[in-house]
Amino acid sequence: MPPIGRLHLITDARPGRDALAVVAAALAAGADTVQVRVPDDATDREAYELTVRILAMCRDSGVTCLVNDRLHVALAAGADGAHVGADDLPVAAARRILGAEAVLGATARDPQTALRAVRDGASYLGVGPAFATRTKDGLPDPIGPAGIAAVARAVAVPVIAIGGITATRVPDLTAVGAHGVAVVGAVCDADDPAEATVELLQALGEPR
Ligand SMILES: Cc1ncc(COP(=O)(O)OP(=O)(O)O)c(N)n1
Ligand SMILES: Cc1ncsc1CCOP(=O)(O)O
Ligand SMILES: [Mg+2]
Repeated sequence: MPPIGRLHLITDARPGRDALAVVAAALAAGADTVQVRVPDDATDREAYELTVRILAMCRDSGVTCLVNDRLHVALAAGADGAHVGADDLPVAAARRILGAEAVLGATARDPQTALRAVRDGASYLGVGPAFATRTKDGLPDPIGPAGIAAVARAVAVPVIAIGGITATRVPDLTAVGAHGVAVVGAVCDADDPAEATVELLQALGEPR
């Protein structure tokens, strides 16, 4: 199975964003996983074409490439795996579709959901929102480092904290057992996405 990195860059699904430029900068700066996340109203063709391009960039950098939600796009493009949450295919079904060797991420906010996801085949967990985020609407209240800690204590797979993550907040998350973090805004909203990536990696104790 491809490695589950510590700094997951999730592409920005908000309108008018240039995903490719940000991915290129983040890869050059050392991001070790990219998750392709497109707007819900993007067509499968759009999702596929973006994934193919980002996957090629990830391959050049030796970086794991995942697809959010759309498993058929992940398979068609030849990505390393996918990420599913509560509104997506169930984890067990996703694992059956992707096969044993693929990376499969699952969203969990509490230990019970986390344990079920691992039992059903998740290779890592995306846990959050750790903090308030401006990137996604309709989320429950942030669970904070304590909520991340509760999940990390319950499972043996890597926990990737998500939601409002900044470099300053990373140490509070790794200290309680997070393997890594997934970010949108910290890199995509930065004036200099490469510099923001470096700062996150340094906060993770992974300087380049
Ligand atoms: C690493 C990681 N963690 C959580 C999520 C959120 O997935 P989900 O709950 O399915 O929400 P959407 O991203 O599909 O809106 C994620 N994508 N990645
Ligand atoms: C997709 C998703 N799921 C929970 S928070 C989030 C968005 C995270 O974005 P940001 O890093 O900008 O808070
Ligand atoms: Mg989803």
